[in-house]
Amino acid sequence: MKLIVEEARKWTKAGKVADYIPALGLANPHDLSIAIHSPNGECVSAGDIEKKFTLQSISKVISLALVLMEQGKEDVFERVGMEPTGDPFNSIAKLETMAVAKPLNPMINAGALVVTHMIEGNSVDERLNRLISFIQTLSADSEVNYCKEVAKSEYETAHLNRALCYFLKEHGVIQEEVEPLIDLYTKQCAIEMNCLDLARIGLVFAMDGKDPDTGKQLMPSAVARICKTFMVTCGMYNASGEFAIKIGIPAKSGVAGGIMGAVPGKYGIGIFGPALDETGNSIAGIKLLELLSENYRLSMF
Ligand SMILES: NC(=O)CC[C@H](N)C(=O)O
Repeated sequence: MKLIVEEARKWTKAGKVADYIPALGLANPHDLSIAIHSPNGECVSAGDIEKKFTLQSISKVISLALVLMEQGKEDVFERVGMEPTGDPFNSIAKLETMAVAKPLNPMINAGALVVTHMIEGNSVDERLNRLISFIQTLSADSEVNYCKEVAKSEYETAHLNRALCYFLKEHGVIQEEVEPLIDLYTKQCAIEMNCLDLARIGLVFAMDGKDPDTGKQLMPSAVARICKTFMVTCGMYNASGEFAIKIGIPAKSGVAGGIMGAVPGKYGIGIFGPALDETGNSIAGIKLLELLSENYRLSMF
């Protein structure tokens, strides 16, 4: 595994750390780490595995799972669609041209903002805490929390996400005030962990929602299935098609450089490599997955 990480690390030079959220610009572009968690408790890891990173868009899969569990799929899919867009994650274009202003899927920002809007609770703190405690259960790490610095940095600069919210509010897709929603969304995106925790969460999805240690169902298998399907069709933004062909693993990436993979029935994968390619995916992380998928025949197709 060490050798594969060092091979893939060469690609970090060709990528760039995201800096549209200023605090993310401080990351070291040459970091790269991976953890692969198996159902029998075995975990293989290599690289800078202790480094923490914020989930960013990876949190969208987990908030979706929570909201599907709490509100059911009818309510969720009344407000957000199931189709990939082929557009960048923060694009507003399709929202305006669609007959109904319903975001096409929950993995783009517009759709994720609708899902976050649906997290229940009386205050931002209460809603955030419910999501964090769900994530603590999935990762089996009670220390998981959000990074205040990254949350603040995104909150201060999230003008495009505010624009998406105002558009959605105008069309009645969301009802709450925009500022608390942006507050909750930016804190959700700033939830941080290392690649070991992320691999553990990936494994729960891979195991159809079962806790790999206790066998307890942490989310219904139907919810895990919906999430994994979105990971295949839109998990890697507008590079999801190419990723499915080359790698063939349900995966979700975030602009901090994380990738969560769920190889159905087999492994959970957590990767961190903050240098990104032009679609916003970890450039060396994708290389790493390409090498692994080829070597160990991980593609599900
Ligand atoms: N692609 C991402 O990871 C985007 C998440 C980020 N918090 C944003 O809304 O811009």
